[in-house]
Amino acid sequence: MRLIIRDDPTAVGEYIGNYIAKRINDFKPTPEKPFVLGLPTGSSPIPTYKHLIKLVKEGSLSFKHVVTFNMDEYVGLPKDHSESYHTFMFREFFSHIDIPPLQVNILDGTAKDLIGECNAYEARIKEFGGIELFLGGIGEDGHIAFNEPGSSLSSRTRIKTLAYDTILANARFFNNDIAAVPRMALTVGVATVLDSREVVVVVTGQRKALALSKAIEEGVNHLWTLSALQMHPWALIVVDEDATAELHVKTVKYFKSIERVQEEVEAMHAALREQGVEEQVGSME
Ligand SMILES: N[C@@H]1[C@@H](O)[C@H](O)[C@@H](COP(=O)(O)O)O[C@@H]1O
Repeated sequence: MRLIIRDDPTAVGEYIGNYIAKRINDFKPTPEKPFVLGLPTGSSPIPTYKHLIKLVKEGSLSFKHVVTFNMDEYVGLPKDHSESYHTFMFREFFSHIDIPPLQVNILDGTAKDLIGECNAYEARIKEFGGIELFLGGIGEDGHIAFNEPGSSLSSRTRIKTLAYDTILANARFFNNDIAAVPRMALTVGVATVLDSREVVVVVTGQRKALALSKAIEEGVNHLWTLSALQMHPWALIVVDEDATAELHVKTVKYFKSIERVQEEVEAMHAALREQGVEEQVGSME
């Protein structure tokens, strides 16, 4: 995996926004071959969404041929609830870009058959040939999507009971009323994320520092589900300085030094992809 460190959340958002824009533009998506993008909610990806919106408004990026799959949704919140992830995504992103709403996929936390909803979501991802790039965020306990500590690292889209820490952390969106935070969510699994061809994760703020160090300096562990990214051949974590607070100085120095050659590696990846040599692209990480 690679770790990119930027000064602050705005610079992180610009970096990831430009990165995703380049991926989409290089892919040259068409109606027959759309770019399939996985997306998260939370405050961390907001600067990225802001930057992507700016690129669309400037005309250097389009989502006309992009299909999206969101990571998760609360169980029991109607789509039009102010704190549903559905509302969040349209408010913060989709209603400001040129994506046709039919190309947006978000789990329905009010479905009568929640298990059927999860299975259909996995099937739909497969129908589109899998996810090209999954953008993710993490919780303070290192969860990716809503894959709370103890989640199976081979999990698929399913119903998940939220950890008490997550309920506490998310109470800020429910007027600090812990009782108002849903107890369950539908979430893509760790394996769903790992199946995507590329994973990019945004981690900002000191609150996430312990989770970041556990995920990249220690072993793969179901208690910090982000650590499963160590098994992915093409994973990138983009963080701000605050999020590095618990990392060893040598870890930070190492990743900063390898960033210098990143552009060359990128150019090499692009050339290999054009030749259709996908497998080798992965094993270069
Ligand atoms: N299910 C979401 C996660 O997908 C997200 O990564 C996390 C972080 O939120 P924030 O970026 O606001 O810290 O919030 C929720 O738990």
